Amino acid sequence: MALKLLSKLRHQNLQITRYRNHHRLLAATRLFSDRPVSNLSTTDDSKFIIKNKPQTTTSSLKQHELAKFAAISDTWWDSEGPFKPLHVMNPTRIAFIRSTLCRHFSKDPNCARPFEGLKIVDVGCGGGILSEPLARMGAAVTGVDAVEKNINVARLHADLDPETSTIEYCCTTAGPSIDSESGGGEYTILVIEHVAAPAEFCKSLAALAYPGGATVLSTINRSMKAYATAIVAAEYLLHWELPSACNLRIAVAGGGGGVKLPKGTHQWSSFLTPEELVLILQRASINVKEMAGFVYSPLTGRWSLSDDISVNFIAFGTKDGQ
Ligand SMILES: C[S@@+](CC[C@H](N)C(=O)[O-])C[C@H]1O[C@@H](n2cnc3c(N)ncnc32)[C@H](O)[C@@H]1O
Repeated sequence: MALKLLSKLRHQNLQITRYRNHHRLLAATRLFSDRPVSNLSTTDDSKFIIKNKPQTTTSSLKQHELAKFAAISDTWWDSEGPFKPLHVMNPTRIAFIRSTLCRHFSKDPNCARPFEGLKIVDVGCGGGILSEPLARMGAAVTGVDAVEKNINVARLHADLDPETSTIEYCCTTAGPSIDSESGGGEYTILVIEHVAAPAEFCKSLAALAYPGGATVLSTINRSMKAYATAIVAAEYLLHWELPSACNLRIAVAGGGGGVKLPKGTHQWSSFLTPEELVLILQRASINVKEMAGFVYSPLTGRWSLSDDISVNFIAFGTKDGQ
């Protein structure tokens, strides 16, 4: 299945990079032209205007799921708590983001602050687990989340360190509530970590992106393997608990901090196959150019990037029109 998709995507001129390890990641072949750094601006005229209330009518908002995130919002930064899988997975997804964005924007991936000059919007930022390292890498980060409690936690935590206190956090969604003063979110990169109502959600994201701008999206495959690990193992055998958007990470990581997962938490129908994600993004004028899977090794307790996209996967795309 994965092989069939790989050849299909390759046929479409997409790059599926084999990420066996970081060295290989950084040395991955570049198939697509990069956007010159000089095209980016660090001036304030591209600053986002964020309205403070989430658009509750947006179908990408799943109220019951948001309630779960709100209920455990004070545990975002407990590295042994319910969000342990995200903490453990963070270095791996950052490796993908660093590698793809540095290639795209002609940045040096080996320097301490490779994202200097880039503006990143982290949509569905939660407590800021991803926003903070992006800020430390030099990006001007705006984190948005539909749950106010998450934003409060993220703000408090970011303020503990001068390097992350620069992050702007706003309670809103990926819809029209994020506007730009300078023509539709120019200079912005969008990084998200879940897809709820994918088609509409991706359309909103694409509306924020500018031609040639980068989008990184991570989600869960609607595969039998994902079904087995997330639903059967996590819910029925191990009884782990976590909001469904995080489910696979818990299941594969083999430990979620001792919390329980009620049966029926996972929404099989909201998982996405890589083909579907590529098509949805294509319809939203975003071309997927690289894709990688996340795999967990029970031996090392670590995640790594892989060409196995059968469970968790991450995609990098650019908007048409550059
Ligand atoms: C799995 S968590 C990921 C958190 C963060 N990106 C990370 O990886 O650490 C998903 C987050 O998305 C938020 N969320 C879900 N749907 C959203 C939407 N339509 N707009 C904004 N935030 C949303 C939830 O409140 C939750 O905090």
